Amino acid sequence: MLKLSPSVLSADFGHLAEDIQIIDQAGSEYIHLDVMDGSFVPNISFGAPVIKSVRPVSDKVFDVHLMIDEPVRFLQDYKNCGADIVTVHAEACKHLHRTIAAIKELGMKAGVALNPATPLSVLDYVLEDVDMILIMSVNPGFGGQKFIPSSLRKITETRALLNSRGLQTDIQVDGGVTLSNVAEIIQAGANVLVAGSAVFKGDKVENVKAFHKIFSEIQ
Ligand SMILES: O=C(CO)[C@H](O)[C@H](O)COP(=O)(O)O
Ligand SMILES: [Co+2]
Repeated sequence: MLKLSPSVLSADFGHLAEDIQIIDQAGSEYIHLDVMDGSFVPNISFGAPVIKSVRPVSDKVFDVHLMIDEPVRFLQDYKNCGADIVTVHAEACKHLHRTIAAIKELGMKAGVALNPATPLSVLDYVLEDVDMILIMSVNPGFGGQKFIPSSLRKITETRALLNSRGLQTDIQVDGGVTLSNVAEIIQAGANVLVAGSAVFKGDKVENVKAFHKIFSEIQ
């Protein structure tokens, strides 16, 4: 099933709760929350206290994308603030296997994100343990960037690898996803689509509806 995960990085932070309610009521399946530490990525966004404060306004899946060094140090905080899925970057973890296990021990779903230059092979020995693979289609740190074309081949290869092992793991794509390119991203094998500026710029409800219209034409 195809799922839309609007990234609140492009929301109005002064009205974050209202913006989340709007995309929830428009039918978004997930809410994507981008946590940035100013070290792993050259930007700082928000952390667990902000997520905790907006958790009561939506029952949707809170899909937390941690762009922070050594996220294993903070997993309990993300459990406590109500995260459902926690995605860590392979590049940010000294012990990726241990970090995935710790997320699952806390009762959350575990995602692993790969930067555009990171090969798929880093997932070889953890593939069976991961609930979601996040293919970054921009270099992480900022919203509103352009989709990197080589990401399409990476998505295709990720789906082929999963198929070859009999796995139906979710493939999430994040960065530069728009109404114009989402169909080919799905055709390549992605099923969880993050969109920040393409949802929050303009009419949020119409944008969510437009993504879902494309989804219904494909599935
Ligand atoms: O993880 C991210 C940036 O690091 C964001 O989720 C992503 O950039 C979404 O924004 P947009 O759809 O505007 O590219
Ligand atoms: Co993200």
